[in-house]
Amino acid sequence: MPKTASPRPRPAQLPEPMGSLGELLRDWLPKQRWFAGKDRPVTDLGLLSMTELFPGCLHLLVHAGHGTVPAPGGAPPAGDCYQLLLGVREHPSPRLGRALIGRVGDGPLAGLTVYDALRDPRMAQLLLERLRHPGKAGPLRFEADPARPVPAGLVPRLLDAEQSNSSLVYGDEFILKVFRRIQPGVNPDLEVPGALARQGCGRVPAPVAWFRTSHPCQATLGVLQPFLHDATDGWSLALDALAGGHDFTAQARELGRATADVHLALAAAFPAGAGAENGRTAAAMTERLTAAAHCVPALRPFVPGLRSAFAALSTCDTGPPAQRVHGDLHLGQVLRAGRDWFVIDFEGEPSRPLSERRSVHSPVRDIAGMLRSFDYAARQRRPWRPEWARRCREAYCAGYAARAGWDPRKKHGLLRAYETDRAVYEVLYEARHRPDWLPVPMAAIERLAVRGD
Ligand SMILES: Nc1ncnc2c1ncn2[C@@H]1O[C@H](COP(=O)(O)OP(=O)(O)O)[C@@H](O)[C@H]1O
Ligand SMILES: O=P(O)(O)O[C@H]1O[C@H](CO)[C@@H](O[C@H]2O[C@H](CO)[C@@H](O)[C@H](O)[C@H]2O)[C@H](O)[C@H]1O
Repeated sequence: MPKTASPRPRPAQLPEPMGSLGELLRDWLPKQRWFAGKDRPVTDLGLLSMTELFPGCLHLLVHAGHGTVPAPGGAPPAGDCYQLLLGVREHPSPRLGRALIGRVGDGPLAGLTVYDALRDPRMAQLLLERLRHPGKAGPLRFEADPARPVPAGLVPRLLDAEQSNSSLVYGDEFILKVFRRIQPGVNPDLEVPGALARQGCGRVPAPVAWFRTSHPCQATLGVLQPFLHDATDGWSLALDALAGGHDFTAQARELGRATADVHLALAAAFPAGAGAENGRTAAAMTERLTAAAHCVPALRPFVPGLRSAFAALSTCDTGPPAQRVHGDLHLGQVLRAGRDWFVIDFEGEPSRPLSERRSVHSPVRDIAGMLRSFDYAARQRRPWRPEWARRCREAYCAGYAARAGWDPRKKHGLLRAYETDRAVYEVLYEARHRPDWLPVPMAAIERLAVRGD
């Protein structure tokens, strides 16, 4: 990047206008898989921080606003903060392909071409170098576990998975998750695997390096961890089993055991907190339902039936004690290597506030997430295979019970409420990210609202 065009980091409390770069990004952002605001137009885009990470690569935090009315006190309109790594070049190259964002017309980058730096192997290599050498770059801080050195020269590739973030695999040895939607605070996907590793839990890959920012708030930006190169995720395995007409109950049973192992390790690694009693949990679930129905009209006819699942929760026994949980457990979050299941992605449900994701919950929440996932898998093929999902469900709960010492199947009211809450979350998630998938959780909504099983 020419010296004259080098933008200075600009501290800003409020998002700053971004000129034509903002226009380009406003067009580009909603097309990204990880962009969470697809159901609402981006009304304004502002710069929160910009740091030159290394020559030709800018690190940006931007605010994507989704409202027209500024919040009280001069705060920006409602919206989200996203992390972007932009490559900057004088001349566009046809080799940029999908990475290209466009040519900036004004401001400090006028006349330069910007692109998604994570799609450029040279930039991805430099990013790993930055992580291998702890230190600061403006408000950004790079840190590493000295006990787990990362070798130089690993060849990067960007994962093209259905993801909420972006991940780079280096030499099939490490995987770097670059968080996209940034919230203030420590991301549980760094906090939890670190704590579980210290606990000696072998079911979760431990962080080896990470980076964070202190501006405009303290926040985790990315985590590097060992890549399980010989592993296959549970979602692919389940779909293969369905396609081949194979039984999946042995794997589901083992998965239930693995879930219980992780829950036991989480309970040991984090202090127990006072969980919400069922009445308060039911009220929170009902509130989420109301908010989701506001955004997704298809949910509205089912609201009364779904509310009854939450009302019934108030009369259930308390169930297992609240503890730290995974928070977004599904078949895509578990990897099988050899005969072992590993659990990844402790970020929790990305749309919930970080404070909520880092607080204690009933472990039934994770169990419900996985049970919903068997249903998702069974609905990927026609004819739908409800029996396959039912058998997996039984086996998973049996495996869980064998290790945890209590049986989720005996907590029918709790399970129904948590499954309903999860299906409501999924409706909102699909509406925002993959509208074509909406019928999958909607089928469960219909079942849970009408039949309640
Ligand atoms: N440690 C790992 N080893 C092997 N593959 C991994 C590992 N971590 C993540 N992956 C792969 O990357 C995908 C996305 O990772 P995940 O943490 O779920 O990201 P996101 O939060 O963006 O969805 C996973 O589905 C899995 O296939
Ligand atoms: O990106 P994450 O893995 O953190 O999780 C989000 O995206 C998931 C989809 O990629 C979504 O999961 C839903 O779809 C899965 C199939 O693609 C299915 O196995 C899950 O049961 C279903 O919830 C997840 O909800 C979301 O948080």
